[in-house]
Amino acid sequence: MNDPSGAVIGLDFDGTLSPIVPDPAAARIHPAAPDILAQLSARMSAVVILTGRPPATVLELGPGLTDVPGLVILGHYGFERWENGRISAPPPPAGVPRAEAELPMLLDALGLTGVAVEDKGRAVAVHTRRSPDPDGAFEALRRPLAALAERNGLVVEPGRYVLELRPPGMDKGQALSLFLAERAARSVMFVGDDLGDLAAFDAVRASGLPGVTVCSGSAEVTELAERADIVVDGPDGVMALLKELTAEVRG
Ligand SMILES: O=P(O)(O)OC[C@H]1O[C@H](O[C@H]2O[C@H](CO)[C@@H](O)[C@H](O)[C@H]2O)[C@H](O)[C@@H](O)[C@@H]1O
Repeated sequence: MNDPSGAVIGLDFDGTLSPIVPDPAAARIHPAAPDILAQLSARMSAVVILTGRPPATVLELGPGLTDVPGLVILGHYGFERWENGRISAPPPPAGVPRAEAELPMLLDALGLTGVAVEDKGRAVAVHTRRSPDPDGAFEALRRPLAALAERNGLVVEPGRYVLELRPPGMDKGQALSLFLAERAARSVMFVGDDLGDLAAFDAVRASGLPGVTVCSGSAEVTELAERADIVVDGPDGVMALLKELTAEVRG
């Protein structure tokens, strides 16, 4: 890499920095990640985590992240920002608690078992990974959740065995574009694993900067691999790639 001090490295959290596990609350950052990110952050323009999780949750699941100098976490697809120990966010949308209140009845009516609801504050996620039929439950939920989201001024963000009801008006692509402009980036790399990361891939292309898109590959999501410049094998592969990058920029 010729000009690391102008480079922005954007990373998704779940499935990229943190291996996928059945229970979202049990996820933990890859043990190698905080140290590698600290090394990159010292040499690059910025390292930014772009995630559907709230930044506060990312810090709980990735305790070493507070030691990464200059790290920025853009959570809730860019609505919330953590930087220098502080979180900034607009007021939470009123539609989320209303939609969440309707969920138990909706799940009952569909006769679904093992479906878990994750209250994320400014969004609510419905997970089917631990249901007896994860794909069937996911498909059965698509339309009723789309209707529930619409009634409450929300949109549905589909992911790996998860359908999230969240406010419209921001996505990882917009968040990344704004961040690149803010930092006057001269190059960009983005690493992701899920459908919500496609918008960030588009933002890399639209930026007109020298850019690389990386897919943290899995059997669960194929669309991203088809659109990526580089495909690596899950979070272990991401760590190996980032380690190579640190060696390269150390010279
Ligand atoms: O943008 P991300 O950082 O990738 O967050 C997307 C969603 O990730 C989480 O769910 C995913 O990871 C869980 C833990 O490994 C897994 O159990 C689940 O099946 C995955 O979809 C998180 O729970 C969601 O809130 C995020 O929106």
